[in-house]
Amino acid sequence: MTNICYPNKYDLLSVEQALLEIRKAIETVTEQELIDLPQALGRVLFDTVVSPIDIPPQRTAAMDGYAFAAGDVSAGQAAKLQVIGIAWAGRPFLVQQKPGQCVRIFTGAVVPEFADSVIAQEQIETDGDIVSLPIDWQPYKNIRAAGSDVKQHEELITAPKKLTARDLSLMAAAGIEKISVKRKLKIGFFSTGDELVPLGEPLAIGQIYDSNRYLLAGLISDPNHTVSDLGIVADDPLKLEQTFKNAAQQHDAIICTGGASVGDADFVKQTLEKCGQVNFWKLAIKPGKPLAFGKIGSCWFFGLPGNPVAVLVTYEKFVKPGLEKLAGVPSTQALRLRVHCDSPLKKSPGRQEYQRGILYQQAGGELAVRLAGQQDSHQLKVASQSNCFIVLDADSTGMDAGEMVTVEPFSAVL
Ligand SMILES: Nc1nc2c(c(=O)[nH]1)N[C@H]1C(S)=C(S)[C@@H](COP(=O)(O)OP(=O)(O)OC[C@H]3O[C@@H](n4cnc5c(N)ncnc54)[C@H](O)[C@@H]3O)O[C@H]1N2
Ligand code: MOO
Repeated sequence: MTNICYPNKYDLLSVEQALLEIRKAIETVTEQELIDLPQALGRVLFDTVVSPIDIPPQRTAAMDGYAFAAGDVSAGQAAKLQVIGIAWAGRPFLVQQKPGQCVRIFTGAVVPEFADSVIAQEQIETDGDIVSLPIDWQPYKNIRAAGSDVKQHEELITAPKKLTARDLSLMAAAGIEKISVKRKLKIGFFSTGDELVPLGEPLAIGQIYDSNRYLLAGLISDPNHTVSDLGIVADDPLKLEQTFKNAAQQHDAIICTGGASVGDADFVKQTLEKCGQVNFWKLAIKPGKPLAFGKIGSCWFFGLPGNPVAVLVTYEKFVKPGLEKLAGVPSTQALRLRVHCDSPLKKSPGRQEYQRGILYQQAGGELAVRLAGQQDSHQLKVASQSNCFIVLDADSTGMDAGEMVTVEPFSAVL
């Protein structure tokens, strides 16, 4: 056990302290791999990418119309120009022009060297191969300069970054086929509990279906993770020890649920102590108090509480940032909003609470929140209906309806 102190008056580690400890303890993997661009969505860029070319590579038209030299026409006068050819996207027009001539051009086509202006076809009149410009024609319009998006040798994307579809398209525009990314994390997860039954089997009295593994599988799913479902492990110290040791040898991180508390069948913390180290255990958070964080050999360990909603909260608040640090994803911060709450909120002082809420838009456009339902940590239906956490500080003693509260919408990050 490392010597983390619990300075909180409730003898529990605060959410902030626990998060700091996780971020401090976990070091990012150093290995990289070279992958094809289409496989890179959501992966963590290892090396900063520089553009080998100008984007766009040449001057191109921004409108379907006619390309001409502004010097051929006097400002403030209507003019007639002769069309001598067509510039298509992908098929440039390379013939020399004489004064008074122009080229039919389409969006994306290279603008012929002589031209410095493109006029949209809606603005002109044609008669055979003669184009009439209006009196209010404007010079130097509708041309995109070479490199007007990105210059050759300019930094495209700075590492590390979790790559988005926008990033992939940017690199594709630069012709980049392969990129180096952080290697994937190997993550194992399992449920503990004698009462648990996998799907497909009938329930005997006292048994319940193992819902946590389905929650965890969904939460862990990420392009940077290779995930193994290690099933259900009984509340048996020997079986737990065996599972912990085997799983730790094959994974960068293991996550289990249940058996983290103080009951006579709760063996997770003591098994972790036996096989490795416990960095911290009890947290000032509700739901989610008995969370064991530590290490077995080189494998990080998160022992989450058994109650399903406690799994949801502790995954989001602690496991996700921990795995992000391990994978090298720049740390994200949940978006926090201050909104009116329609419901009264009950709370005892002591733990920071993440109540399940429904954030919605009022008729006037303002955001507001209401409780999604009862707040016991076994209530999965309420969690399923919710779309945000209502965050209440450890010292809060609850709120009346109509007061301002802090909410964290699910999946919205800064
Ligand atoms: N005397 C105390 N009792 C409890 C405390 C405490 O501080 N003192 N803490 C409570 C809190 S808070 C929580 S949360 C739970 C967590 O306990 P465990 O991590 O030991 O979890 P279990 O006892 O194994 O299970 C709790 C609950 O969740 C159900 N469960 C477990 N695994 C699954 C699963 N895979 N799928 C669905 N449901 C699952 C289990 O059947 C229990 O009902 O401890 C409190 N007790
Ligand atoms: O973590 Mo527990 O779910 O607070 O009851």
